Amino acid sequence: MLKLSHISKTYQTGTEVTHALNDVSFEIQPNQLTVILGPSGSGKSTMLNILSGMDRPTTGSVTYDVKVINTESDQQLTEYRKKMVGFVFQFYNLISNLMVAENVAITAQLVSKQYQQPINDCLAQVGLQQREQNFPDQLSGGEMQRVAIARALAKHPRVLLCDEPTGALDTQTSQQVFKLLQASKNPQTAVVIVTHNPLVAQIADRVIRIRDGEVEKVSDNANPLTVEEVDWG
Ligand SMILES: Nc1ncnc2c1ncn2[C@@H]1O[C@H](COP(=O)(O)OP(=O)(O)OP(=O)(O)O)[C@@H](O)[C@H]1O
Repeated sequence: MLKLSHISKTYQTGTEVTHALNDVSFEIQPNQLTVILGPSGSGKSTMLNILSGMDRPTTGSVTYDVKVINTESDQQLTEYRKKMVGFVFQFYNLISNLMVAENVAITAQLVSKQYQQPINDCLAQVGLQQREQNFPDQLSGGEMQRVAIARALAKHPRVLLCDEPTGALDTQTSQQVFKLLQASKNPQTAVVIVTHNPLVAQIADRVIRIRDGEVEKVSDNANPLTVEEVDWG
């Protein structure tokens, strides 16, 4: 569904050149939870930016279904990002002066009506239908992240990209978030979690380990654990 082929990414700042990614290839499939695992500085954010169409690789190709997207125009890449990709960020990125329901509605409006999910359904999916009229600062961190997940799901994304989604949460709250994300994969939607926490790999269908900008290993897990089955330490 989403395929990176021989991706390299080089940043140049003045005379300094950084090879953030080097010949990276892997595929992301719908109905799967993929975990991209790597230490700080290994190139995870660079990879997410390329997967989401926010940035382009220096060399290599990104294919969505059968279409190479990294050579598309800026406008087409924006359409891909708006219509196909849902985001969940470490620090939630909710709009503080909009109510919960409004935060979710804003994303739904990015896609045509046929793909818009009812706001109430999205909030029910994350167990927050009673909080639709609250503002973000009236919620806990875990609740804010659940709103962020509802917001991402409101446009029925084909790829749900989650960048350290529990990085600001305690262990118990993190488990709730991982449960929701594991439940969000479906035949149309691939879920991707980027993290440095190796424990998360146990709930993944596919794990992509990266180090120093290179794919160290891709492993498939026929029987991923449920969140309850993992020993979170
Ligand atoms: N815009 C940029 N300009 C120059 N160098 C960059 C830029 N973005 C990232 N880098 C460099 O590319 C390398 C990979 O960075 P990246 O942010 O992708 O890693 P990461 O695994 O996401 O790290 P972290 O977990 O700390 O966020 C690092 O050496 C970083 O300094």
